[in-house]
Amino acid sequence: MTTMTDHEPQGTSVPATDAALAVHNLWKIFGKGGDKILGTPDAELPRPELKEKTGCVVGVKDVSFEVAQGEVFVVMGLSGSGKSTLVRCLTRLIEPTAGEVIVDGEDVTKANESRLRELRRNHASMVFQHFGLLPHRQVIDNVGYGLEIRGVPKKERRAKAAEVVDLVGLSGYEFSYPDQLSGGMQQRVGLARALAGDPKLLLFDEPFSALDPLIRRDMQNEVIRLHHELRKTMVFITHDLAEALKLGDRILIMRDGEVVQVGTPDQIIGAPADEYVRDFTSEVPRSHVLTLKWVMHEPNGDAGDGPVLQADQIVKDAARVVLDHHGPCRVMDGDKLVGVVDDEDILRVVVAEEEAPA
Ligand SMILES: Nc1ncnc2c1ncn2[C@@H]1O[C@H](COP(=O)(O)OP(=O)(O)OP(=O)(O)O)[C@@H](O)[C@H]1O
Repeated sequence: MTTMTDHEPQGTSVPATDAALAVHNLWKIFGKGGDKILGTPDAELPRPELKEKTGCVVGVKDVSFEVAQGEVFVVMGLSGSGKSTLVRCLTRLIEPTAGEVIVDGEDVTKANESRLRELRRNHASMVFQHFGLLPHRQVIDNVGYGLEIRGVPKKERRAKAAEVVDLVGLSGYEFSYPDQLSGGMQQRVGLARALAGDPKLLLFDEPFSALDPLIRRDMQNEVIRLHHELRKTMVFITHDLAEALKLGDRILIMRDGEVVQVGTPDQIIGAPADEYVRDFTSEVPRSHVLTLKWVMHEPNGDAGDGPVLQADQIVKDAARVVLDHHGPCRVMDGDKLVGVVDDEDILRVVVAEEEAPA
């Protein structure tokens, strides 16, 4: 029996008009004379060879992607893959060697110093792993710091700061100092500080990596909640695949500075671009990520009048209905029949999980 995964499109780009962020052919080559390497065969050398030959390191190599308004876009890769360099190039905390970064229609790489400061304050706020809170300021004034720099009057910035402090669940701690707060709470202050300026784009550079697993989970849920509430466009950097799958509408996987794959979580798990992606996604429970469109089969005249399920339902969530119904269930995309799914389709996914390497 053939499944219907072969025709699955990869979600690599969004219509240009919808893009909150568009990155085109971005390069960062660290080291003296890095810009001279661009466009030469040396740029294609593996990292160790290039380093040996020129002393330069390619941090980001010809990366292009687009992020839609309101999307949570995760950049995922192992240590050294170039994630931090990439996210820092977006606001030129690291100066790119070449390429375009378009935020809300404006090319950040062309901005002068004062415009760049404005873009960082008003358009793209960053949440870092190390919170960078000012130790002698209370929570409320840490959160309002960016507004203060912008010249917002005290009363107004305190009101705005109080609003976002409440939003991130820190009401009651407005007048605490950072060292009186746990790591998770400090990261909430970092989040509130990023939100205070009402930026269009929120950039997260491994914000939860230093937190305990349980607090980390809480913070991930907090990001999901805030996203539902505010619908801000987010770019989230992580080396943790589970975090990427939990948060990302789409995930970009990097290796050695390059893009290996861009796709929705189910595309990454269902159709890994190469052995590298297949390898590190191999332990993910597929039924928790794949949707029915990955496991259904062609109707072949057996659509019947069984229960109706939607193609974008996660297999795990649909499994009970399918297993309880003796016979095929119809899979719809809206009101169009696109396939059928039966016990065997569901069990094949679950058995594959059982057989995955431990
Ligand atoms: N200032 C620098 N000078 C030279 N090489 C650098 C510099 N910063 C980063 N690199 C190199 O660029 C590559 C990408 O590094 P980057 O920190 O972006 O990776 P990463 O995926 O964020 O890793 P990690 O999760 O460990 O932070 C690495 O080989 C790194 O050694």
